[in-house]
Amino acid sequence: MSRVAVMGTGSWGTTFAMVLADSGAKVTMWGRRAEVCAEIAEEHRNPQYLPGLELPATITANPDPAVALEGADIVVLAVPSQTLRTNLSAWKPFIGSSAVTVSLMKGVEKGTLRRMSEVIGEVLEIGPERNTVVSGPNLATEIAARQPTATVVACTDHNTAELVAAACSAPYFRPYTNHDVIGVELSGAVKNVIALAVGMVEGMGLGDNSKASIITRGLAEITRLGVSLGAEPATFAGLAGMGDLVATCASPLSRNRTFGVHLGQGMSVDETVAITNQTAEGVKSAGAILGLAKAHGVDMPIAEAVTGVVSGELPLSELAQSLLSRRRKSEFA
Ligand SMILES: NC(=O)C1=CN([C@@H]2O[C@H](COP(=O)(O)OP(=O)(O)OC[C@H]3O[C@@H](n4cnc5c(N)ncnc54)[C@H](O)[C@@H]3O)[C@@H](O)[C@H]2O)C=CC1
Ligand SMILES: O=C(CO)COP(=O)(O)O
Repeated sequence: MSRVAVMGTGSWGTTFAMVLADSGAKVTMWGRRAEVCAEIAEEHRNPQYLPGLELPATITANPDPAVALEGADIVVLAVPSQTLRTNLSAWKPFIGSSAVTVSLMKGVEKGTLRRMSEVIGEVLEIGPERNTVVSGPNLATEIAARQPTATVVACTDHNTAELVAAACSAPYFRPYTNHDVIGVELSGAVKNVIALAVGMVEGMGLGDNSKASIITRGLAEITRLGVSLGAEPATFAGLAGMGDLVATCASPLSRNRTFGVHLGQGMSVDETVAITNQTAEGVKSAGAILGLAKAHGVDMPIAEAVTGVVSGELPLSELAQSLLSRRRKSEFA
């Protein structure tokens, strides 16, 4: 039986802990708020993030990272991307020398432009054979209701990917393995930016043709960036690529899409931040993703437009025109 530490008691960390427990793993969670840990450990619920959900009674939780990480073979990281480096540096002394890491996070670090698995490798000084990423069409609220879905466990080492896939194979949760860490991870981060754009389109009252155009050209952007960074094109047609893009851009449950809807309806970024109590990673990662694209000479007009709107440099009323007035080109150039 795997002994798993889940670091983060937000909506995905908690739901993934349930998946692991339903798969037979022994799970201890860490959360920064003692009262949330107590609710999980003693009342088997986390009402702020997942109202109505009854968690498996086997899940424990503790606000002390040393306790949560003690003896863990698998360490799952589920905090907001921009906080990972600081948190992980503090947790490093308590992480076992042979533990496998799992990143659930879908962001890119501001400043360094690093993917989350790169931050993990750097901070913990571990090789790629112990460093995995789980990403796919995984809206936490649906999975918390034990609705069926699939996902991707990515690692350059097949045995490690298999180990993590076995630990999170529940009756309603089917993991596939993939060795393309870059492609899987970038897909998850960039789709959040595309979902922001789709939300803006929705909020402005535009229809499905506009949304489908953004989703499809968004996938073209994600693929272009990924391939230029060494990812495999096939990954972007898979669950972590198209699968997650479709789920996130279509679903009112998506925090990124919802954030975009509010902007499209005329709210400012600050007003939208004030009413958003969960993590919309695309808002903070958009600029870093654009930075990555620029550093590699990759054209990403949708990411550029979203970054412009979020930073206040592009008026929302000019979003559509900024994309439609570009020079005509071949679809697959
Ligand atoms: N919720 C979802 O449906 C999915 C989320 N993800 C990704 O999982 C990651 C975590 O997201 P969620 O759990 O959904 O977020 P959330 O907003 O539901 O929860 C975030 C958690 O991190 C904690 N937190 C906030 N700031 C912190 C800090 N400075 N240090 C330590 N902890 C802090 C919060 O208290 C909360 O427990 C994100 O990268 C997200 O993109 C991936 C797939 C699905
Ligand atoms: O990553 C997700 C679904 O796979 C969740 O998307 P949001 O963070 O936009 O809610």
